[in-house]
Amino acid sequence: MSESPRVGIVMGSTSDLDTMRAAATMLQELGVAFELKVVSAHRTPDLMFRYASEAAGRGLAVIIAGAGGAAHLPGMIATKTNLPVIGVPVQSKALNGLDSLLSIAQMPAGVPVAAMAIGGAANAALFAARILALQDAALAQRLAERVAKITAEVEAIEL
Ligand SMILES: Nc1c(C(=O)O)ncn1[C@@H]1O[C@H](COP(=O)(O)O)[C@@H](O)[C@H]1O
Repeated sequence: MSESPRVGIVMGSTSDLDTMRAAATMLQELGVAFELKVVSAHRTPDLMFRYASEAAGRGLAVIIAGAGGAAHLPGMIATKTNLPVIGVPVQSKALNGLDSLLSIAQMPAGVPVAAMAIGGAANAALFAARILALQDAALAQRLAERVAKITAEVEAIEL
């Protein structure tokens, strides 16, 4: 996208991409400019620190962070920026993502992260869009139209 990104989508590993792609697809559908990067609190702590510290200054408004297992990435990003951070627990092999979910949800008081469901990348994008829509009437309209379309589709079901 040529427009400067408003949402940063980051993930701990390229192995998270299958899950996190849903966030990118949703933001694309909604016409929200985003960027997609691999950043890890464990493997690239200096990059993580820099990414989070510089995010607001670069014009990002929301960060979506996906990680699996000991999913410290969303919480650690939230320590270095005051932007809203939305965490996506990526399903892990050993514990099916329960480890990821609890690592993201159980933040200490004072450092908030909005925890989505396991694999909830699309909802993370919708949540980010709702935050942006507070100051973007056209986006609010697109979100409302999306909801109206889904409602009409469900109401039209005849069994
Ligand atoms: N949880 C984290 C962090 C982090 O929290 O900083 N960095 C990588 N990872 C996770 O390790 C899992 C396995 O990664 P590999 O597939 O690369 O071994 C991934 O789900 C990733 O999010």
